[in-house]
Amino acid sequence: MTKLTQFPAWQALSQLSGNLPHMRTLFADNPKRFERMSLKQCGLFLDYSKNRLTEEVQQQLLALAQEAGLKQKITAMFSGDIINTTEKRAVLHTALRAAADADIRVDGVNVVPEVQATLAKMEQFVADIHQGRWLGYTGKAITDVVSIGIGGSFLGPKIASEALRPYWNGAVKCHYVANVDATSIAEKLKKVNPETTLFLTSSKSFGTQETLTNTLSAKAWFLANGGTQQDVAKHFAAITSNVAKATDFGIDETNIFPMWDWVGGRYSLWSAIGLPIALLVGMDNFRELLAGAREMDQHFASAPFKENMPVIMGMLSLWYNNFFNAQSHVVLTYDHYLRGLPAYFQQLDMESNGKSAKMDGSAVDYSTGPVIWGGEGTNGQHAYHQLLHQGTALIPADFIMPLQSHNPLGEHHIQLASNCFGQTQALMQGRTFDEALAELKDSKLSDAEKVVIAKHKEMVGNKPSNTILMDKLTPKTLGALIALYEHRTLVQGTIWDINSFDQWGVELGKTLGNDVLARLAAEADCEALDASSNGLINTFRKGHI
Ligand SMILES: O=P(O)(O)OC[C@H]1O[C@](O)(CO)[C@@H](O)[C@@H]1O
Repeated sequence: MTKLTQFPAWQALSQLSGNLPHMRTLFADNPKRFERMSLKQCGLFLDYSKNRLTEEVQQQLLALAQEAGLKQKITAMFSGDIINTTEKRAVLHTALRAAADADIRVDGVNVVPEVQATLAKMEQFVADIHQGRWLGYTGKAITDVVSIGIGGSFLGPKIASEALRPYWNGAVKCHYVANVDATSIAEKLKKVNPETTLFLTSSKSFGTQETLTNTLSAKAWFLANGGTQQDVAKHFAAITSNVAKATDFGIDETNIFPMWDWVGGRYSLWSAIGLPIALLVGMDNFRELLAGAREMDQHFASAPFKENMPVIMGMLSLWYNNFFNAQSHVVLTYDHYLRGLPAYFQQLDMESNGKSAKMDGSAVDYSTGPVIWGGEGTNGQHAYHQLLHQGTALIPADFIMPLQSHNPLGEHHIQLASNCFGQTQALMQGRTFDEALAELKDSKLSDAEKVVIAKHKEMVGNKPSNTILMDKLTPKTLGALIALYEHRTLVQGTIWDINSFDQWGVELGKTLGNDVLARLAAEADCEALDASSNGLINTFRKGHI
């Protein structure tokens, strides 16, 4: 297997990265740059012209994708091949949103019928709740759903629900519990009535400590506030691939929605894990979310790389990560409903590509997944944009903004858009010393002071950004947007020759945490642990510092 850094395209890119014109020059040299480096697909518009990108660089990036076998990996994923090799699993979150008549096989069996049957079960469940047919133990309809889950079993539903707030039909309220910190569930239980509350335990493994502890506490609260053991079936349901553990736990089997091992947690909101979304926005809108993702799947699987949105975005981010030592990538959502999306993309990408072993187990000798972070615009402009503009780190940025607001009000949206576009312009063009000095010409500063201040105001610019627009934030455009980032993650993981679909790195912390828990529970001494862990545990035992 040729090493990534030995590919001809990698070598060419290494050469090119050292002598590129400033983006100001690239724009000046080609008035058609915006038209040439923008793309409209699946209800999304991508402007990638504000990048350190020439025609030759783009050709070499796409050549690198070819040389690294990206086309083969895409085909393998959609075909249900075992590409999650360390867990011997297929990777088929795409099957969750495939057309009802698709034929996608795992171990020779078409999985689409079961996916469709689960969607039908979800539809019935949502209808029963919305139309008041599902009654609690005192005969009242359900008013509140408490969704208990963590990681991919929490963040996807929560962020997508938040993003689709304009589509909530008001039938039920939804509360999310994830952290094992009792405050999380205690604060939610203060808001709900045991007679009209349904608990949804979302856990692919049904073995995650936080989720099990929270579900046990929810059950104890229910039994202590009027419910009885035989009423549990009316107030507890589960989404899991481990039906046996869920039924052992006391969840009625008819209230269990299946998950499959070929769906990774951070890729699972399209499955019954997305029930909270469907309960809030209705099943028709949930199917629209699936439809948007399906369109992006079809685009990703069929479009030539030079017109392929996930490929272009994945390769551009890799360009900065591996050839400009950019250690992080920022996602800036210029829409309040999308304020949680950066955290979702953070989990999606960092739990997928935060790896340092190649597929064959050998160590990588190049950077892999960057830190993904971000937040909502314009708030970030008053927080971390200073560093983006004048810091020493190169941090490529994605700006995401709907053209139409769900809440048109006076000048708000035109100001939001102006800020979004102004920021990408400032990052790209910067401000030269001469420009800064000229701005000071009428100031009362001395000439010497003007020079110093101008140096402080100087900004090199040439800071790359992508801008993603959509007409409006709808279930369909949200589905396409999330699928875009899922596939962007696959693109990068493939080039880096890592497994984007396991997460061995989270196991050790859990194991050591359980060891500490056992020592604390047994009042066992911890002298055998490192002095810090031993000291911290003893301090916890004392209960004061
Ligand atoms: O759905 P489960 O099995 O409770 O796992 C919850 C989360 O924990 C992880 O396994 C590790 O963070 C995630 O991949 C997963 O989404």
